[in-house]
Amino acid sequence: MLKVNDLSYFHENGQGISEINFELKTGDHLALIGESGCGKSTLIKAIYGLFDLDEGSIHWKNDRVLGPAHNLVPGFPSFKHLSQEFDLMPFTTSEENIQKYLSRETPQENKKRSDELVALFDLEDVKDQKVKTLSGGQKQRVAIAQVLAKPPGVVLLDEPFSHIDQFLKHQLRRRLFQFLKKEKIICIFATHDADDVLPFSDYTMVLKNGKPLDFRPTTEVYSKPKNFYCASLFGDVNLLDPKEFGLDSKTPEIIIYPHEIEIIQEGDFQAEVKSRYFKGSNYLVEMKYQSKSIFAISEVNLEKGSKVNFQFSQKRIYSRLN
Ligand SMILES: Nc1ncnc2c1ncn2[C@@H]1O[C@H](COP(=O)(O)OP(=O)(O)OP(=O)(O)O)[C@@H](O)[C@H]1O
Repeated sequence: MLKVNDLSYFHENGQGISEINFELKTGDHLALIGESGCGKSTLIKAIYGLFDLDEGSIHWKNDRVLGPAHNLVPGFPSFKHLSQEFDLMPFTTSEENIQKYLSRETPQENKKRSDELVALFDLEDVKDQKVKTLSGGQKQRVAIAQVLAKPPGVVLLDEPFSHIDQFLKHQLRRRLFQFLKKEKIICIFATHDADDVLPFSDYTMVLKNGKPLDFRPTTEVYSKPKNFYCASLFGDVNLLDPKEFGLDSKTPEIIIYPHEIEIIQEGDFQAEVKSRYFKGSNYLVEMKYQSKSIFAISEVNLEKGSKVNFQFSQKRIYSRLN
């Protein structure tokens, strides 16, 4: 069990994180999301034990995670940290880097483990290549393999796919999170991509100005967002006055995702198509309703300037009306 109690840490310039509380069980995945500079990397580094906390504590099983004032080697030994800089040894091969944290007493076992990770992260072609000659995406994959080679209790991944192209990313991400579940490793990862968060995290923490705005199961953070900022981290979103649309809601404003608005032949409200954005399987449509912009999803490419009708999918937004 990982327990973070009332953690605060401030850099010398006064920027930092505070009021951080959460617990994770073996194998849980937590996504940290929030605008740039909200404190995701600072929190990841603090949990890893790179800072002497101003307040609060971090406990892993029966141990307390302490900062550099208490340790010669930075970082808590049962944890691994993938930083945005990767921290690889440039003049040794990918394979040697992956084996860095493995015990040297069992070379066959080490080889078996690194072969498994080389295959998992598609590194066969570059395993004998020196790290300094690899591309950014290849280095990032070696760095992920390295932090997982000797299974940590907790792995802290700071934007783990930031250098990896779309072509590989989807498959790699599925493989990584399946592997972490199989090995029952707690994973805390910082990301800007909703596609990392929704399918792969059990819990989500939303940070703003160094403070948590939300920490709940990811399904709840998404389906009952605390506010517009939290919902916006998942993509385009509408903030509407429910009374204006005849919705019986206790809140003065309601958050509605574009896919919760149905564009139909005969509908309650009429709007004009302002813009549409091709998304592959559908279009994001920006409609003008009275003086407001409203975003909806359309299966077909609606003509700019055309009049459309829309209504709300009451079933989908029901949980937010109360
Ligand atoms: N070593 C440092 N010294 C002083 N200020 C710092 C340091 N590291 C981060 N900060 C500041 O702390 C705040 C949080 O930074 P942090 O890197 O944790 O944000 P982040 O959410 O990870 O951002 P991004 O998504 O851009 O990576 C920012 O205002 C940043 O400028």
